[in-house]
Amino acid sequence: MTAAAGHGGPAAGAAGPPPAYGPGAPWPGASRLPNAAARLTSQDRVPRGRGAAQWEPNGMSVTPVLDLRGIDKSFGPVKVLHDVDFTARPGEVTALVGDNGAGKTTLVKCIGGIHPFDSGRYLWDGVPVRVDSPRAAAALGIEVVHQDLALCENLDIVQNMFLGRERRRGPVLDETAMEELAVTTLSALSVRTMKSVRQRVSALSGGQRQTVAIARAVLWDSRLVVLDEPAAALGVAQTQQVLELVRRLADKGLAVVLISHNMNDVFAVSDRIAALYLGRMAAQVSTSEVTHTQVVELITSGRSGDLGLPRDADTPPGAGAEPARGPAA
Ligand SMILES: Nc1ncnc2c1ncn2[C@@H]1O[C@H](COP(=O)(O)OP(=O)(O)OP(=O)(O)O)[C@@H](O)[C@H]1O
Repeated sequence: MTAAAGHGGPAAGAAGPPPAYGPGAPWPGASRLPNAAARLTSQDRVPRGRGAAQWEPNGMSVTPVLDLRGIDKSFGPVKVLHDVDFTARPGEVTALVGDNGAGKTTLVKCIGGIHPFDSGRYLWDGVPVRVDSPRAAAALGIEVVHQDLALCENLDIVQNMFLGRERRRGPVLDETAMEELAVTTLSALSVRTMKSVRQRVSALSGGQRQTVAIARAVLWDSRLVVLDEPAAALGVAQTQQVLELVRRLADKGLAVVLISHNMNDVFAVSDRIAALYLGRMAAQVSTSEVTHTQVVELITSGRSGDLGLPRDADTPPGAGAEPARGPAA
């Protein structure tokens, strides 16, 4: 079965309810999203850019789905995250940037329940929660797409998308239901580059693999998807496709966190930029309000003009993660 052929919903922008699948359709998990903005099709949303996506059509500010406050994390004597605040909102791409060793992956692992943090608050829809395992994160609707993608080469796209969470009808796998849901999900994300969902992953390009990993992440009632350098190993055309897919995720109401070292990608797709510097959140700003140069300065020195950490931040310039000052909380 092809991934997209033969699944045209109503024409984009047509009156009436959004199509069940095809461009403009919510993906299968979207019905769980509580926020009205989350259920809008991309045609309904305020056009992105200059901070527009942080507002719902009724003019109300979108509440962060994820709100981290004062997160500290040490590995033994090495303190990696210092008093980090971080938010992610539905309908927005938040780029998480920072130099090598700044703490991006560590922060993402705290978000995904892989690393317990030492102190700080983890708010989900404004409510304090405990996320102490990947299972707990998944239960909230958090999916992390790591750089290695964790796909099985010898399995096909459907098998990979449902790996470990297979659908069953009685004692047997419900291949038809899984295949249909895989097709629907890819189609709802306007993915048309896959010939068949029964292709083995070993036969896919880097961009197609990334697409499968992202589609797998949104299959499970996801509300927040974290993408760790999704375009790191891709060429120009495939990078463009993946960035468009990243944008579509947000336009369908997901909160998306994008780790990237590539400023062009960051500015092409993000609504906000969170810059980590030596384990501290230097600034979290609207993309429309900063320049490339300012973001590079935030990454390399922790401040730019009025933006960023105060000069007397107690982090030695040029240092990597600094030693913790006391026992982990
Ligand atoms: N499990 C660990 N044990 C000890 N130190 C760690 C561990 N994981 C990360 N670190 C340290 O934490 C610091 C931040 O690492 P992290 O991988 O979070 O940075 P990053 O911003 O993702 O970097 P990069 O862009 O290079 O991937 C580094 O100094 C790293 O050596």
